[in-house]
Amino acid sequence: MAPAQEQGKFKIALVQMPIGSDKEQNLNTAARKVAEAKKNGAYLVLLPECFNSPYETGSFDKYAEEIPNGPSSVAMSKIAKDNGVYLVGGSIPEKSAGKLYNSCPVWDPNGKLIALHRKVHLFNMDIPGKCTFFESEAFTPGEGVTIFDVGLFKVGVAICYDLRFPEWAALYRDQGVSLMIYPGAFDTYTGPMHWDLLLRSRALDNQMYVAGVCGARDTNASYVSWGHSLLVDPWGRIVVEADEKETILYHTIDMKVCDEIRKQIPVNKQRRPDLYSSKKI
Ligand SMILES: O=C(O)CCC(=O)C(=O)O
Repeated sequence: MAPAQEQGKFKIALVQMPIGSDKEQNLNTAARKVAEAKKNGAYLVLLPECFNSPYETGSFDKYAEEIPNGPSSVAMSKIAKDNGVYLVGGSIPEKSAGKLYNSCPVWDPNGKLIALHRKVHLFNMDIPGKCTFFESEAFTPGEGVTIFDVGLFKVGVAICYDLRFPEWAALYRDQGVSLMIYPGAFDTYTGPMHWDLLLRSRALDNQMYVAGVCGARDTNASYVSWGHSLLVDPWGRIVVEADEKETILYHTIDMKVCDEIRKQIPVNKQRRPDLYSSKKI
């Protein structure tokens, strides 16, 4: 009998870890959490956005490293291999050819780099007195979708603000993705209003599992994260959700759940792209 993951069923772990200014400590925390997730049966482990660095534009250059040769990549590759898991390395500030990117590397159970997503839609937002952040002061945007295979699942990766763009998630669905992963760091203003709504919307629009993975809240940080990592199933139901504290969430995802809704409510085959143009109105 083939292992469960080859039949389209395996356990994923969403690591909501504390993130501080000590890079080595952040990497050690990640190593400890992934080992714990493995012990609890996880086959695919997800880390949060910017898990090796404070989330602040003034720090990205200082923490940036090359992928896959920098120390954080070497550490992640070893963590994946030591535990025999797929590891989605949240994101780290990446330095490449004189530019910085907000990048998520993905490692297979042999510690090999199999995918790299560079955040495509940069988080530039100005809500006076509530939330102002200009990621483009530091980062250059990426240009493409990022997809890898785990068993029968095609898995997509995008990062945080990428979540606000339904057209972007639809491109992944059109490539056959059934699990979409968004490492994130929503703040405490937009988080309570939009985080679960956006994750649920992308899941239901595209009839796929959607995971959002954040760091634990640190009220002393310059940017205070909302936390609330969660996993939504292809029916739009939240199946596991954290509060703001450090934790690991687990769920066994099953391809049958995707197949079921796609067959029973076949919106993807019922689309009318012939009418979806403003020229037709
Ligand atoms: O869209 C938002 O409200 C927050 C986005 C964000 O925190 C990010 O892209 O890192």
